[in-house]
Amino acid sequence: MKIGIIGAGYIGGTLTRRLTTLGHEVRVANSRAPETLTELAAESGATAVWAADAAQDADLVIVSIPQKNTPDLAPGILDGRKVGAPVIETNNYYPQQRDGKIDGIENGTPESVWVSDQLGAPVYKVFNGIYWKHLLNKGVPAGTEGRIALPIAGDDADGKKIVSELVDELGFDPVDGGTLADSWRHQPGTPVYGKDFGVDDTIKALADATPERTEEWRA
Ligand SMILES: NC(=O)C1=CN([C@@H]2O[C@H](COP(=O)(O)OP(=O)(O)OC[C@H]3O[C@@H](n4cnc5c(N)ncnc54)[C@H](OP(=O)(O)O)[C@@H]3O)[C@@H](O)[C@H]2O)C=CC1
Ligand SMILES: O=C(O)[C@@H]1CCC=N1
Repeated sequence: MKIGIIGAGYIGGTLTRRLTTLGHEVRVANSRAPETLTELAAESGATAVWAADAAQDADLVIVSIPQKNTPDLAPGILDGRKVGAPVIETNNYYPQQRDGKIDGIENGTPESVWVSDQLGAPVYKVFNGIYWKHLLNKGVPAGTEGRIALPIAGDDADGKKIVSELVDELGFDPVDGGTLADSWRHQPGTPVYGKDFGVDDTIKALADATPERTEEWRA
């Protein structure tokens, strides 16, 4: 697939490396000029581009930047993707450590619904709860004992199928995390977040989640 990645840090950089290794054609961008990504491009075989060009002609786009920076992305930044190309976002709201106060989220909007509103496009929430080193190193073939499961929330069945297949290809069991409105069930502070559970425990943890945002996850 042609994959555009906006954000080239721990998660965007890891996905760039993993997806090029799997044979995908990756265009990757950060907030600066493509020359700042020369090393990542040389190492992975990805093409470094301006963020405005990352989604061009893509079969799938990934947005992986600090939550607070989402409104900085240019309007229409995803418009060049192919019709039906799903948009994954991996962001988490870290009010105390990084993002400051985002009123909509504090008032109860699920983090990914807020991101979707900023981007003006539907998104799929996945990869937000796995530590980048585990995303880099812990993928294993389907059927392997102890395979980590990753919940995927999003509204469209066709897009979710594409995202699920990619998660499987990366070495993780995809678990249906419901619609984007349900995506709070795998936000920071929920039972599944950061746990590296398998399928059964992931399904149970999603069901056990409660919507209150605890003090630790408020500004
Ligand atoms: N680290 C982890 O293990 C995990 C992180 N996450 C979440 O995923 C997201 C990314 O995390 P992580 O990779 O750790 O973050 P990093 O801080 O490592 O990287 C952030 C990346 O986003 C880029 N960026 C920032 N603003 C913009 C912008 N306006 N346009 C284009 N690119 C931009 C940065 O570019 P530049 O260098 O130019 O500033 C940088 O490449 C966060 O929301 C985080 O909470 C989710 C799961 C695990
Ligand atoms: O979203 C984050 O930045 C954190 C770091 C480890 C997992 N998630």
